[in-house]
Amino acid sequence: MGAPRHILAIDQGTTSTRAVVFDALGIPVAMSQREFAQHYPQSGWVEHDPEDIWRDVLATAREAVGKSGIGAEGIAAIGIANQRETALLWDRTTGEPIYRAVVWQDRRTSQLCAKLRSEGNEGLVMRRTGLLLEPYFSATKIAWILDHVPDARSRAADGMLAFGTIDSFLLWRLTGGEVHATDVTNASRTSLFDIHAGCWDQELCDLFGVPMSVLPEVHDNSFLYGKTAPGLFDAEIPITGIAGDQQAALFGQACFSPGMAKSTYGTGCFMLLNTGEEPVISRHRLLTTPAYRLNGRTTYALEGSIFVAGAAIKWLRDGIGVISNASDTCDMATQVPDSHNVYMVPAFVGLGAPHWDADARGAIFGLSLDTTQAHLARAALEAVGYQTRALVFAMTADGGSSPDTLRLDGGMAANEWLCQFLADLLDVAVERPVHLETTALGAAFHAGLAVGLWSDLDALKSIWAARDRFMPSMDEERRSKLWQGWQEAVGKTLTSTARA
Ligand SMILES: Nc1ncnc2c1ncn2[C@@H]1O[C@H](COP(=O)(O)OP(=O)(O)O)[C@@H](O)[C@H]1O
Ligand SMILES: O=P(O)(O)OC[C@H](O)CO
Repeated sequence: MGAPRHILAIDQGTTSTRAVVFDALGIPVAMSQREFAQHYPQSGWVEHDPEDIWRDVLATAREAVGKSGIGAEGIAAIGIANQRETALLWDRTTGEPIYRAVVWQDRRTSQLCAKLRSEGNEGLVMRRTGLLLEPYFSATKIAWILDHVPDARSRAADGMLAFGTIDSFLLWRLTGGEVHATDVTNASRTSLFDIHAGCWDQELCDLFGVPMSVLPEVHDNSFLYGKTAPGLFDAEIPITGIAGDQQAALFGQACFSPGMAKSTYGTGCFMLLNTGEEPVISRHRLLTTPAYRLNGRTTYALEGSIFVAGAAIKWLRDGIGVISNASDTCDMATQVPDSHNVYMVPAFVGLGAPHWDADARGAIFGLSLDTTQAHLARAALEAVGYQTRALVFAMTADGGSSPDTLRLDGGMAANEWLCQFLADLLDVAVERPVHLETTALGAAFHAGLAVGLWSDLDALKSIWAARDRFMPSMDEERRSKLWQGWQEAVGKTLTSTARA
């Protein structure tokens, strides 16, 4: 048997876990996926059980390898992409989490963030981390766990606890507790990492009350992190790629040149624009974030983060039973000529970029007695378009020009109606790749680069191909009218804590 030429990618997302086996042409040859439970203990709180996540990662990974028919010895390396910012702490001896994972959408620390902002700390945080001082990021979530689990602070001081984003926790478990590490893209979303110096920052750790003793080592995205512990798979597999899922999607979309952008529509929506090797500081409340670091050299991105995209569709399905399947929304949106002036502002967990209003909550405007389920479904999809348009405006203002093409991916990108609406509303060409598992592919690319399956970015570029291209066909008058209605609706949901 020759050298192994497949990569196993794990994409641990907010609502589901996928494992995909890719061949050397970047073609997915086997896949397994599982949805897992979301816990909402209070309004604005979102938690995951880390044991659910670990169980699903192992099950999907084993299943995908099994389905591929090549066996663990045919896997050259593992790459991990993960929901970012979600924070957990575990005991270094037992490997057991001390509390559920506090999810990126969770807003329980919004008051603490408001207090830290009122004390004038946001400038420091923005300069060092490229982020705003927001409950979205990990630092205040870590502090909350340390403050609310009995003895956690003293155990952390004694070096007994480890913090990790989901990648780090999975790496710990996959290596049998041998490796406590993360990559630069995940580290950069904690609010504790200096994105210019490329290291944890003592001053920020002091500000947020996070002891440095709990933090993992930070490495390039493409790096030999460790090997799977004996017994997990039929062979020991090196883990050589890690990236936060949104950065992984940018990489999987082969957006390697400045000016290239992608937008991923999963639970939330995250648009990233490659800005090259110099970090661009936003003047419009976008985030500055490392896109990838290879051989010690960082490429940066501007990011617009929207907290609710597919989550609104999930709410229509699981929360109020308006639809049976997420994909129903495509036909429903087509059944009606417009949303009948219904606007849904899906601020279920506050609003992200560019408003950053952690206290806003969702609202539906324009309901009348002849509003139908189809109008609600259409309004939920349209809300994704409006929120994306706000990001494009902010990026254009920051970068000087809007991207002429936007590459789409994520679960919602399967929705044809949404793709066309995005092209119409943004007035840009929208492309969908041949394989929509772009996040997993990005993780696979990182892992494959480290083991020499692919030589360089040019080799990866030649793998990417568009399957569909949606061209704008809406007239400007209609576009402006729709946009005006949205702005009025958003204006009514913003609270006094929104950033003007
Ligand atoms: N055809 C579709 N139309 C609209 N929304 C969809 C469709 N398919 C999936 N979704 C939504 O996309 C989300 C799942 O996408 P995924 O990329 O798996 O998310 P995540 O990685 O955040 O778990 C769910 O919120 C689901 O409601
Ligand atoms: O799991 P997703 O695809 O919703 O992505 C979540 C993001 O990483 C949160 O920042």
